[in-house]
Amino acid sequence: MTAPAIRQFSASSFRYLAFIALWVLVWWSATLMEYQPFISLWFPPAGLSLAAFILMGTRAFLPILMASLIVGMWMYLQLDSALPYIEQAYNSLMLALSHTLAYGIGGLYFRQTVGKWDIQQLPQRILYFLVVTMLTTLLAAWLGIGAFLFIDGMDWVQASDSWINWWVGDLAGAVVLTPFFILILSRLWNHDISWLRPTNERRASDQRKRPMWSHKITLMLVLVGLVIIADHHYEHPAIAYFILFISIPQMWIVFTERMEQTVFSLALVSVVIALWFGFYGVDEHALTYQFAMCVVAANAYFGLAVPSLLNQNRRLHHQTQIDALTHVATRAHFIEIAEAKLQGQRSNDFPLALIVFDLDQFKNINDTHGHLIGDQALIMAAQSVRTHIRNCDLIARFGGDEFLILLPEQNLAQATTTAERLRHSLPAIPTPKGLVPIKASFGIVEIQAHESINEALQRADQALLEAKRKGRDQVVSS
Ligand SMILES: Nc1nc2c(ncn2[C@@H]2O[C@H](COP(=O)(O)OP(=O)(O)OP(=O)(O)O)[C@@H](O)[C@H]2O)c(=O)[nH]1
Repeated sequence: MTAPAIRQFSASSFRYLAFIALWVLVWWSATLMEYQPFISLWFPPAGLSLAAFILMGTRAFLPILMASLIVGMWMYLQLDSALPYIEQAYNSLMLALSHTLAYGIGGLYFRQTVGKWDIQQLPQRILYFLVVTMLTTLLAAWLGIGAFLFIDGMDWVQASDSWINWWVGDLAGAVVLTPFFILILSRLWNHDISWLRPTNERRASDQRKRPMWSHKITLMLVLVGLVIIADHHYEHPAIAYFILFISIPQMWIVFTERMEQTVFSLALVSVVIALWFGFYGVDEHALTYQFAMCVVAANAYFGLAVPSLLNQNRRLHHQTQIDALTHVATRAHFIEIAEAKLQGQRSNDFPLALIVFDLDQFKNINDTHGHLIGDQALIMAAQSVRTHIRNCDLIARFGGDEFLILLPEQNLAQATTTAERLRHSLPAIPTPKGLVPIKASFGIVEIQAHESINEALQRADQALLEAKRKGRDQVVSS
């Protein structure tokens, strides 16, 4: 082995050992929150295993198998089991395999498929994550129960009693903690998680002050404390459902803080709920709390997608209204505005004029000087017209080298004067062969009371064709 290869080998061995230690530590920390003997210990590692498979791929298999094997043996040690060591090791291996296989299948499948998706599709990715996590944790529960049946650690009655609890416990852990562990592991080992991040995150929230963030977290924790204390004292089955109200401060965090804070607050609240459970030793409403945490977390993740969806929506809306090349209105936007103006003009009995103009011999400019200069001519012509019309007028690109202008409160004579002024003000475009004047032909109509915008457009187009027929570079009204 060469020196760099040895260095790389020892770096990755260290990484695996550190990961095994982290996994065992997470599992051990769950003993502080244990509210259902042994079963509830596996909910934090469920999130860690899924996160590791998603981030590290197949490389996570061995360390997770090793870590879950270690805790399996540890559980036997705690139980003071009379089973021979070899049997303890075999049974632990079966349990470790069931956990590793289930999270491996789910995590690797998610990793393989989500990487191929368009970065814009955050809501779909969230939905996909939730579905994959539900199925993965169901598989983990079934394989785990299967392993227990196989090693005679459970009978069929116990199995049919406990698979739902196992599933919901793992589901809560995986839904709430997987994004949290993905963040932690990606920081530790420099993994790219841009696919996880909502696009166009609000910059303002980056600069938000920390104190407000701690207020929001405190509010959530106080709410959790109040609900669990009330649940403990009154023991009414409805009280546990009040935990769902934490979704209000959680949504406050989602909409005002960064993604990291959302993920962190969910992890913190789920751990605090589990700690309170451990503290009071109550477990009759554990399922309610776990379901509630899944719902709150799913809500929060979808909430994360809302700002990027709004931005995307705004961008698309802008694209439908503003022509990308010339930055004047699009035809669709023009028609929309013109319809509204027409209504207004009719009720107030003011005139409304419409101009259609088309650049002359524009194809020649493209053919002689290239399309980039052609584009420049379109931009300059549009901008020149824009600076020579009133604020209440509207210019739009109809398509190609044809433009529309709406002139509220102008009759045919006034619009003709405006068009003549615009025709004379068209600029010349600089080219390597010198300045090339931009010329255009204009067709003008005054929209009649009985006319629709489309009918007026057709008349203006006829006037424009007439201007072209008459030799171009002129104004024809109809
Ligand atoms: N550079 C550039 N050219 C465009 C664009 N859209 C359309 N064109 C070109 O614009 C030209 C339009 O030509 P026409 O209006 O049919 O004819 P013309 O050469 O202007 O002649 P007349 O209109 O009869 O004076 C075509 O050659 C199109 O390829 C664009 O966005 N950029």
